[in-house]
Amino acid sequence: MTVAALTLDGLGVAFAGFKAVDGVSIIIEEGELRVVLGANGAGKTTLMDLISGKTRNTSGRVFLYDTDITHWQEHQIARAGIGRKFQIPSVFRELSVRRNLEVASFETPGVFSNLSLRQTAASKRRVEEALELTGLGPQADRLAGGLSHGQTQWLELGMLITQNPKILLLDEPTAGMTQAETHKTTEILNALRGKHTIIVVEHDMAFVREVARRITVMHLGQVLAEGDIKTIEKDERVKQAYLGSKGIM
Ligand SMILES: Nc1ncnc2c1ncn2[C@@H]1O[C@H](COP(=O)(O)OP(=O)(O)OP(=O)(O)O)[C@@H](O)[C@H]1O
Repeated sequence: MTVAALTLDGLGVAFAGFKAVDGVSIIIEEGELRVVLGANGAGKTTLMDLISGKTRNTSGRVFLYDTDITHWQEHQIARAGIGRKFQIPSVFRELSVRRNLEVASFETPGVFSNLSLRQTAASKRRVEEALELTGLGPQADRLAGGLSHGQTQWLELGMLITQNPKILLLDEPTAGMTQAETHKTTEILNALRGKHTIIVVEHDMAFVREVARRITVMHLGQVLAEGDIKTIEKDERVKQAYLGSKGIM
């Protein structure tokens, strides 16, 4: 039996009357990896902002499993298990890779208290798993500030994973990556598939083809189409929506 991990029910926000997200209804199943596609300005980032509580909605509701989290504060939503990775990484450059993961893995909030806390067995295990998953084991004792762009992105992903989130929101995780780094990122996400529920906003079609089973296409703040990659690529409305942008290729 499938379980809905995240339910968006008619979700929307208007900025001075402009509907950036307009009546979006999506059900994401537990363990699913959902890709959200759309041309520039389609409303993808704003949708992530609404789910994570960064932006307050003006209509609709958001459920995490059976819990209505629509009006929760951003930090409450994060603590309830919705983790978000932004395009710009927020790693501690002057700490080692391992220490970054350790700090992220502690359950007590607050960076300064975390730095002085002793690690539990569970958090140690999560750090080791994150090193393994991201392939950063050989870099564990290096300062995070010395990592490449791709490695920094993987470290931040690893930091999120150590918090064992129920839902992972990833905003263009392959932005600025080389082809090899993009491929490695697909491997990481495929390894996470089924263990976490993941929503990825992404433009890179090579990446989308490698990871996506189900895709939601947004246009002008609304859901334009939903389905597997073949269905989406054939959809005339999707082709139209991408005309004038860099296109779906
Ligand atoms: N705080 C805001 N105030 C006013 N308009 C906003 C605000 N945030 C977003 N918008 C507008 O809402 C629309 C959707 O923006 P959004 O950033 O969500 O699109 P996107 O699909 O993520 O685009 P991109 O792929 O370029 O990141 C855009 O027209 C944008 O200008």
